[in-house]
Amino acid sequence: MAGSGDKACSWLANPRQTRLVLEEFGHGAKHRLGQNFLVSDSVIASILDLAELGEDDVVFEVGPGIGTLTVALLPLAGAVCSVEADRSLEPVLQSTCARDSERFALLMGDALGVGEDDLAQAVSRLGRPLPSPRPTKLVSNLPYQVAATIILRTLQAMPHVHREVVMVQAEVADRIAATPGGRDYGAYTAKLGLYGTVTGRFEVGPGNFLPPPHVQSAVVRIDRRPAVDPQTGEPLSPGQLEATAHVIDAAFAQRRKTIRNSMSSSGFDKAALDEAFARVGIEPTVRAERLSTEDFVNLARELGEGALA
Ligand SMILES: C[S@@+](CC[C@H](N)C(=O)[O-])C[C@H]1O[C@@H](n2cnc3c(N)ncnc32)[C@H](O)[C@@H]1O
Repeated sequence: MAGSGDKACSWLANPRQTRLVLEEFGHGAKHRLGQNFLVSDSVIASILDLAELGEDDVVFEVGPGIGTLTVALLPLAGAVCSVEADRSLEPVLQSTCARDSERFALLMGDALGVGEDDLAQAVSRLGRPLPSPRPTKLVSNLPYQVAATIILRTLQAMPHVHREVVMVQAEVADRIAATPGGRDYGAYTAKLGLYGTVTGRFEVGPGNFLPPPHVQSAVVRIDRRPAVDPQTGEPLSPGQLEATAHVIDAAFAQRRKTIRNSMSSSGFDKAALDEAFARVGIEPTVRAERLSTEDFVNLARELGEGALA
């Protein structure tokens, strides 16, 4: 098991070292940036177990903080490209992660503004012998404010990322893992289902962070499993993915309404909808929360051009 045995995965993952580093650099945790630093080495060991990193992996890490998870990722991956929004953490990261600088690329800025090309360029500059400088895995203790967006956007915009192992607020984990008809199921879950599936999860209590957050957390693993058209078995094209996402948004736009009413309020033609519902066997009176990602793929296909109202 990765991280088991006597040796710590991360020398920073304990309250004493974290306090020492924060004091040395005069850094106070910033609540607005979700700065709750991990102080549990066993949590890091479990994250590494789920990530299953190898020398060919390029890890995309959002929000390295003081480098607690980063120092554990560096020896196991070919390269780690971390994006940190808080510029005052740059000297801290240079100090804590510079020890393995051959594998460490750091970009300072908002991860929401960073694309696959930016990460690949930063990794290329390291000059490491890698099959590709493009990120293969997202492994992060995510800032909770942007966690849900980063998870979906990375799957949408970074096609080489085939696994995500991410710490999120337990509520977000519930939305990610929800199934049709469940309380937490919504447009977000249905859209995520176009790209991947949950293959692991464990819970993490507030005591594993400094300062402790007011919420429960969970680590989830999502493996890329692109949606296919159930009729042809073929993966969806970018146009089909866009059309299906549009149908999902319209179906959930007014989630207390029937799918027919919600979609027609969003501009879909009622007659075209009724034809499509009949062809794929969806009751027009059902609510969107009862339908699976596959149902939405079928519906978008049958609506064809009309799906993009
Ligand atoms: C929950 S802390 C995790 C820190 C560290 N990875 C750990 O496990 O201890 C989240 C980190 O994300 C950073 N952050 C917040 N918003 C960000 C954004 N939009 N882009 C990049 N980093 C961000 C914060 O400054 C903070 O360092």
